[in-house]
This record gives sequence, structure tokens and C-alpha cells, in this order.
Amino acid sequence: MSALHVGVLALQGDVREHLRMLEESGAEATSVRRVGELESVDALVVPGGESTTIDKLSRAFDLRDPVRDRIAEGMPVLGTCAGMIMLADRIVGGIEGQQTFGGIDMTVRRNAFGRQVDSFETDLEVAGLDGPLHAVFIRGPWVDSCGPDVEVLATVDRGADGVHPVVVRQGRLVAASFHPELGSDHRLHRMFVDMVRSGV
Ligand SMILES: NC(=O)CC[C@H](N)C(=O)O
Repeated sequence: MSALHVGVLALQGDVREHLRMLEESGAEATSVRRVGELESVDALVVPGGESTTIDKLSRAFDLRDPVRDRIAEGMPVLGTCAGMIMLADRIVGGIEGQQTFGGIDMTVRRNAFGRQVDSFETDLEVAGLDGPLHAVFIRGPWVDSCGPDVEVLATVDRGADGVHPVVVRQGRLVAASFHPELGSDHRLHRMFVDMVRSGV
């Protein structure tokens, strides 16, 4: 089996943790900071961190358009937390002028879980995974609305605040509101690596 090269966008955020998770899931993982590095990978992870910073740096490093082009060509991408925001076609609660790579027909709400509970952990049922996934949310977004081509793989029930998608997939783009790179559960990374390997 030939090696699968998965990059982690290394402008800001949880880069090292994703590299480790990907390696432990059977991929060869490298950080991506330059266009040449982007060209050498089969798939990309956009980590959690701060979406406004990732947006600004991606433009400063001339990576924004190349990432958008690769997404348009079908490169698989896993976006987590701020990375989910970067994959959204639309944002609520962004700062003035904030841009995304886009690709998933959804509107995400930044810092959606509110001040009291902006960081919390829960056990999530995720479609396709065997048993609940322990999910760490750190000022994460949720999906306010999404188009018909978006598959919702997990939701969180916030009681009076409603039920909101927190893991979604559209084609070869997967986005999660939380931080699957924290802890020791590799199943979301493995699902992504398997998806990239199988080419569907
Ligand atoms: N942990 C995270 O990635 C937080 C995301 C952050 N609130 C943002 O808007 O980018």
C-alpha cells in the first residue's frame, strides 16, 4: 500500500497534536506552510485555533487561493473547530472582513456555545463510529444551517438553545466543532484517513 500524505495547515493552532494523530492513524503527516508543501499532500487538516488568525495568515502566506483551488479539485479536508469555520461557506459572528476557504454549504456560528459553557466535554454519537466519541469543545462553533448536500454526522442538544450539528460532511470535506486531536481517541482521524484512502 503506498503512503498516504496528509498535511496539517501549520499557520496557527493545534498542529502537533493533529500530526501525531494522523501518524498514529496510518498516514504520513507533514506540516503545510507553503504552496509547495500543499502541492505534495493528498489531503489536509485545518486545525483548531483562531479562525480570524488562520484566515489572515493564509492570505499573508499566499495559501488561501491555492487551498481553495485544491478544495475545488476535490482534495479531502478535515476541519476542526476553527478549521470547521474555515470550511464554511458562510459565518455568523465573524469579525469585519473575515474570510474562509469555504467548500461546505453551511452557515456556522462562531463561539456558539455562549460564555457560561463555551468550553465543555461530552460523549457524542457520531454516525459511522462504533460507540460514543469523547469530544472536547473549546469556544467552538456550531452549524446554524446547511444545504441539502451536507450530511449531519453528529448533533449536540443544548436544550432551550436547540439541537445543532457539530460534525458534518459534504463530499470529501469533513468538519467538526470540537478538538478530536486532544486525548487518545483516533477514530475520527482514522475515519478521515480511510475516506482519503478509499477515494470516496
Ligand atoms: N478552539 C477553537 O478553534 C476556537 C475557535 C475560535 N473561537 C474561532 O472563532 O476561531
